Amino acid sequence: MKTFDTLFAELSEKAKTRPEGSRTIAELDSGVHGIGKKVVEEAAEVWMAAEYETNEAAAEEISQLLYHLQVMMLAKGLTLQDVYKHL
Ligand SMILES: N=c1c2ncn([C@@H]3O[C@H](COP(=O)(O)OP(=O)(O)OP(=O)(O)O)[C@@H](O)[C@H]3O)c2ncn1[C@@H]1O[C@H](COP(=O)(O)O)[C@@H](O)[C@H]1O
Repeated sequence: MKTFDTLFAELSEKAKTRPEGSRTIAELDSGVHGIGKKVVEEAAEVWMAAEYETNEAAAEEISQLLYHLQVMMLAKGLTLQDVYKHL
């Protein structure tokens, strides 16, 4: 099963190799402004799913929020260690 760290490694590799058809590359190319909008949108979807939907739906939205946070990290050149040191 994929983890936060293995997904980050996968996305870091994509950012370097820029494969054709990657949604991650399209999102990275939208810049911090575009990625920020996705982060806020997914955060709202997490809230709504947690309030009104099943735990499974909430878990799926949470996974999408984590994904978009990782794309933001890549856009800013942040590493996992940069974030983990604040935990
Ligand atoms: N984990 C994810 C992931 N989570 C969320 N998303 C993106 O986030 C979007 C959010 O889903 P929504 O249901 O909110 O979709 P939406 O609002 O209709 O999205 P838009 O079409 O408007 O962007 C999805 O459409 C995906 O584009 C993800 N995109 C990719 N991954 C993983 O990232 C890796 C690299 O993916 P590629 O870059 O596409 O190769 C792979 O392992 C993927 O599984």
